[in-house]
Amino acid sequence: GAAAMAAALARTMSTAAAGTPPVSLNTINPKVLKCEYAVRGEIVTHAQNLQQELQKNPDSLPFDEILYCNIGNPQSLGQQPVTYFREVLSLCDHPALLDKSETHALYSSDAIERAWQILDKIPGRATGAYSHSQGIKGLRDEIAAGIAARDGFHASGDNIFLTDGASPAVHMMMQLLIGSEKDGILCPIPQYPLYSASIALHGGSLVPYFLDEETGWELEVDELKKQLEEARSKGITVRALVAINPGNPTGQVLAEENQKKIVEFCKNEGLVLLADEVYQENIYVEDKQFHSFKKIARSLGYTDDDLPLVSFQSVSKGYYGECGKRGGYMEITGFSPEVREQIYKLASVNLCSNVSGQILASLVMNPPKAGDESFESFMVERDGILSSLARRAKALEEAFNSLEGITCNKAEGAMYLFPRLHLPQKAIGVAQAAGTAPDAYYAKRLLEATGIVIVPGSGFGQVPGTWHFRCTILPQEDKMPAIISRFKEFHEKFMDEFHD
Ligand SMILES: Cc1ncc(COP(=O)(O)O)c(CN[C@@H]2CONC2=O)c1O
Repeated sequence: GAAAMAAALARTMSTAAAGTPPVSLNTINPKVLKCEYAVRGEIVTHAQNLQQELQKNPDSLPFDEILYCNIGNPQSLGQQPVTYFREVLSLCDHPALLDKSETHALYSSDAIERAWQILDKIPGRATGAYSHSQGIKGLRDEIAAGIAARDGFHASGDNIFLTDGASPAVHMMMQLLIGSEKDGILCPIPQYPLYSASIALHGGSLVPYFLDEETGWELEVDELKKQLEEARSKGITVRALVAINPGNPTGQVLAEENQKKIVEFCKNEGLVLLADEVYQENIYVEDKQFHSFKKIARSLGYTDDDLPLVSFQSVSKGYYGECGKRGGYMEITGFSPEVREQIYKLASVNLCSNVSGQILASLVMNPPKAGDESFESFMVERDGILSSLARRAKALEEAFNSLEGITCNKAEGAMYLFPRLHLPQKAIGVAQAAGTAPDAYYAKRLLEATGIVIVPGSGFGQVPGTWHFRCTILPQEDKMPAIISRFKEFHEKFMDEFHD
């Protein structure tokens, strides 16, 4: 009413009198304005609005549900968590359960045993207390043992920093490495936009290196060299190189030879190698396997003194897909003690990561072994999920390649396909006249016709003049045929509407 109006007016007058403009886009940090994150960008917001419309009047749109294929969020699309992991987590969350006789009827004995082992690594078994800023030492040692078993090379718990997913670990490294826009970070194009967003937020420069779509998204070292020289000629000091393997959004698994060249390039150019390996358990092709960059570096004879290397892992992907639990780590090797101390200081500002995520990261890196009571059932769940992901990747890849105007590289790993759109000139013209990127225009039209949410390639970066989109391979298998037929119908109509 009038009183509220008067009070609001008085408040405005008082701030104006104080000379401080109210907070606005002109007053907030310009680095925040510059930052973008397309995985949950414009198209997704539009999809959420359509979803609300559907809830209000179900017959208002030419489809009855929104299918979110924009984000690698398996459990939001029906994937079930791994039983053993949840058994151990729930026991650690409520240790009193371990004193009840009924528990033995509900939980497997090896999960009970594992919960005791974990709780014994936590001072006072207090899973609700702040932990060490790098994470609980005993869990970090477990993770180091898992890394050593995976790679065949030593790993130390002192080099592990447990984080709330891999994202905050990436931000921490960008915060450490970037002091001004004169500091550059070599990033793959297409890239996962956490990197471009974090570099923007920290005021650095993204130095692109283009993955080669013709060779299945391999990266050529002379491309790295060319981009590095160009950056240096502009006065940029390149501090690090980001490698995402398996790749997001491109889904390739780097060939071992390619990885060796990347490690040698970083060694020779004095770059920190930032190895994003969150999809290390998502490999769908027989002719490729995951090699960590740590293993590649050590097998080339490089020790800590030769190469600063940071390896990122997460509980959000793989066959576990525990995105909401926020678990992960970075393994830091090859930094001087003084710099290590600065990284520790950064971690200490956030006190510690959440303890459930820490426990889950230690479980992911040390799952049940042959002979454990849960081993067989665990392997059935694990292999069931991974083989289903492989089938879905193949089905979508074949569907896209069957369409005129789309070519799609194989999804060797990760959780995405990144098809190339060969759009008619007319469609490109209409999109640009509407002020949107052609692939964003296509994605919007697809959403409005089918309810399917994809992310335009422009949200990941691409060779100028090429257009792509990213689609996850995550919708449950029983939904795949419907998605494919709805997509095909839309695409054929779209190509007819705009054929040159
Ligand atoms: C390559 C890569 N690195 C790091 C992350 C961060 O993961 P967490 O912080 O959960 O550990 C993701 C998440 N993938 C995003 C989220 O879903 N779809 C994507 O492209 C990713 O794809």
